[in-house]
Amino acid sequence: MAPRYYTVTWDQLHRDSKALAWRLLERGPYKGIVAITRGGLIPAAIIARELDCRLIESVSIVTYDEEKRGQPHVAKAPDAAGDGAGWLIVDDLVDTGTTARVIRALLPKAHFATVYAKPAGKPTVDTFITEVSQDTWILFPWDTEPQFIAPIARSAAQ
Ligand SMILES: O=P(O)(O)OC[C@H]1O[C@H](OP(=O)(O)OP(=O)(O)O)[C@H](O)[C@@H]1O
Ligand SMILES: O=c1[nH]c(=O)c2nc[nH]c2[nH]1
Ligand SMILES: [Mg+2]
Repeated sequence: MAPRYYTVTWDQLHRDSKALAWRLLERGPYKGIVAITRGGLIPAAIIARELDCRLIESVSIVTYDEEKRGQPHVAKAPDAAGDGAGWLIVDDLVDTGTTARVIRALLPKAHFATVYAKPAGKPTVDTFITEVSQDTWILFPWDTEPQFIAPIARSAAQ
């Protein structure tokens, strides 16, 4: 079956990240935020602004070996966050849950939040905003750009 796409615009990402911040507010305050690079950086910035949090740490998990999915390895550890107690981890999405499981092992006491979640990864997240089906590929605004699309009448005729 052809993959479905769920296109997220900058406006929508801002709105969904703010909705996540509202949900996270009642669980705070947080000592700081750990952003999972790279996809978590922009949601983390929006959430940090809304929660008035200025201490930001990052963690980098690399799961691809060239173009193949390989063993995840930690390219940058979140050293400032200790065991995660009182910290909030932010990523753009959870898909298979592979990244989340590595982060959870590093920061077992942190609260883990993503803006979007797919069913396989959902159990690894504490808080998220929007669920999409497992066969949906989320298109983020930093990976896309607007382009000309032929009128429906012309493309339907082909
Ligand atoms: O639940 P999973 O199957 O692990 O997938 C989710 C992860 O995949 C993407 O990151 P990616 O590793 O592509 O790197 P990037 O954030 O640098 O784009 C996304 O930003 C999540 O971090
Ligand atoms: O841009 C992306 N969209 C997705 O749906 C996804 N799943 C894993 N990694 C992903 N990256
Ligand atoms: Mg990522």
